[in-house]
Amino acid sequence: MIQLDNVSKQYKTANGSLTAVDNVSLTIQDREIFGIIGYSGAGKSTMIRLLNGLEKPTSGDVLVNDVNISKARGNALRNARHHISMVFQHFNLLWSRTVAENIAFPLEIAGVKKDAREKRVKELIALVGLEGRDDAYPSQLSGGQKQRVGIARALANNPTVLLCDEATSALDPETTDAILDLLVSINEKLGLTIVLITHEMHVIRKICHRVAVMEKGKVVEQGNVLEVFQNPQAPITKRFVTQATSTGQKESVAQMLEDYREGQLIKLFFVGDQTEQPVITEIIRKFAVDVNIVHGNISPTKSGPYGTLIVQLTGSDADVAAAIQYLENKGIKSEVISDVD
Ligand SMILES: Nc1ncnc2c1ncn2[C@@H]1O[C@H](COP(=O)(O)OP(=O)(O)OP(=O)(O)O)[C@@H](O)[C@H]1O
Repeated sequence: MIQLDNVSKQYKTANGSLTAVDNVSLTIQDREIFGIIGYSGAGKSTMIRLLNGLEKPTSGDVLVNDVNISKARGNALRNARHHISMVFQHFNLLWSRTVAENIAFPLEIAGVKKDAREKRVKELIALVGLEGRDDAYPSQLSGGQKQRVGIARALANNPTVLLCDEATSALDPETTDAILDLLVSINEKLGLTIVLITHEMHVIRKICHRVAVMEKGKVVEQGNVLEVFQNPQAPITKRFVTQATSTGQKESVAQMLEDYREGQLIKLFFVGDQTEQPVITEIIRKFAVDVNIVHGNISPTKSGPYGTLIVQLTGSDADVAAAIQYLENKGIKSEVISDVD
């Protein structure tokens, strides 16, 4: 388990003191994939450096597997850090070494004998899907393959915690998805805890169980990914959720508001099993309303699907209100849209 208790980190700068992490408390369970999301400067990298002991907090405690990383020194810190490994945005590979030699590097440093090392490297190459590329140099690999080497190297010494620092930010969308799938399969096969930092909600939606949203050093919201998508609280979280779900939505809504001025434009939020219910048919049958579908999408998350549907409801005020109430009674949240934002 990873636990942060009232952790703050201040840096001294030419203009005085800067608070990069501001009184953060978090608990990350074993075997969890936990995402930390925030825009540039939110404090995510500082958080990662606090988690691997590269930085000491100004106040508060960072516990990883029951070891207080913020207080440990010397051998105790080295032992604790042995269980924590990192994957980097720009891979950080050794360019003069082959794939196999890059992966072997942390094993050499740990003093693993040659035979055992070669056996372990073979296993890792198979685990990350790089069979046959053992002798290739990083310059001969695609971005996705380089990150597979980075992941294999990070797993070499059997860590219990894998920290991923924007591990897919340098990759195209398809390669990003393949690397995210690899992280999920590693989490499931090896049972390790993954903490990833990102500025992309897509990454959180696709693989994380829980998420913490950071802004100006503070965690402004945290929770189960599906719940956060369904019911974001902080304005910044709403922006991230919109970013991950709204492709084409703004244009459709703007057009609809312009073209059809009758009735009401309603955004409906579905979650889990509700995404499979025929509620739209039901409200047309039960109430004297017409339903015009403007925009819809369903986004899979690690804990179930989440969907939004924008519809234009026309009919008498009473029927429209009754139809909305009927949906609310079914547990489907709704929001009246009056402008594009
Ligand atoms: N060593 C340092 N000395 C002084 N200020 C720092 C240091 N490291 C980070 N900061 C400042 O702390 C704040 C948080 O930075 P941090 O790198 O943790 O954010 P981030 O969310 O990772 O952003 P980015 O994705 O741009 O790296 C920023 O204002 C940054 O300038």
